[in-house]
Amino acid sequence: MAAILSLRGISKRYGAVVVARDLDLELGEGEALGMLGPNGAGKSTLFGLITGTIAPNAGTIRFGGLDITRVPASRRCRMGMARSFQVPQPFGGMTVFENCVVAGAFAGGCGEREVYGRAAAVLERCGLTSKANVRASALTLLDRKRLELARALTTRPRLLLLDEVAGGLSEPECEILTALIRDILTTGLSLIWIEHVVHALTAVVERVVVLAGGSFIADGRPEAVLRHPKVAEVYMGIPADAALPAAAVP
Ligand SMILES: Nc1ncnc2c1ncn2[C@@H]1O[C@H](COP(=O)(O)OP(=O)(O)OP(=O)(O)O)[C@@H](O)[C@H]1O
Repeated sequence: MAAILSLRGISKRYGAVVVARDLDLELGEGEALGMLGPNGAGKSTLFGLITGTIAPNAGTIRFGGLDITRVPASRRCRMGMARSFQVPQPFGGMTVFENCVVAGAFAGGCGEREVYGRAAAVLERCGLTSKANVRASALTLLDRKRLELARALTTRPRLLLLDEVAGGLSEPECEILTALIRDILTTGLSLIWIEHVVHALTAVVERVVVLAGGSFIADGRPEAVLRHPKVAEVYMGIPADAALPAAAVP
């Protein structure tokens, strides 16, 4: 699998706080990767580093084979990288359709003629056609999450970065959203998805990495990663080398 994204030796610190410590990561074209990690582990910061809103202290980022370490965020988007934010921030006074048009035209660099059709097609795919003329501020949480996805998709990304899109949703809503993400992946898009709702993540991705203390402590198939002793230590405070008491072993 050819790599669409490659991080080499990426480091980032804020004063004494190290959020990325010499990170290496390779994402294959069309691969769906989940990212777990405790609060404050540096997951959102890593998205900022990948998309160019945050500059690394060291390291190299390659996208589609090109070194983009010093390429500004706006150009990275036009090169085919889009992200959603943990807290959806649509233009509340604009309609759903207008929000997508703005994303496609200004962030995605799409011409006026093409952008309307593209926005309409994305809204259809995201189940928002009937809400196209509704103001974004009037949407339910699920529809705001769908719009967050739709805005990213209207820029026509090759790599989509999702930051905790499932947070705050009920179980049936979560299922609707994961079905949508699975559908989007059939287009061949590559995905990195940060998520605390683990069952939503594992329903979609085939690989998971865990970020803690500025380093990746596990990387592999979801079921193996979730059983990894270091992951149990980070999430449940069980030391990786602890022997389970006999009574705890079924
Ligand atoms: N601009 C900044 N200045 C100083 N510290 C920052 C800055 N941005 C982030 N941090 C710190 O970096 C660490 C990582 O933050 P980040 O938001 O990337 O974590 P996260 O893994 O996404 O957390 P969560 O799961 O809670 O969203 C935190 O300790 C945070 O306080």
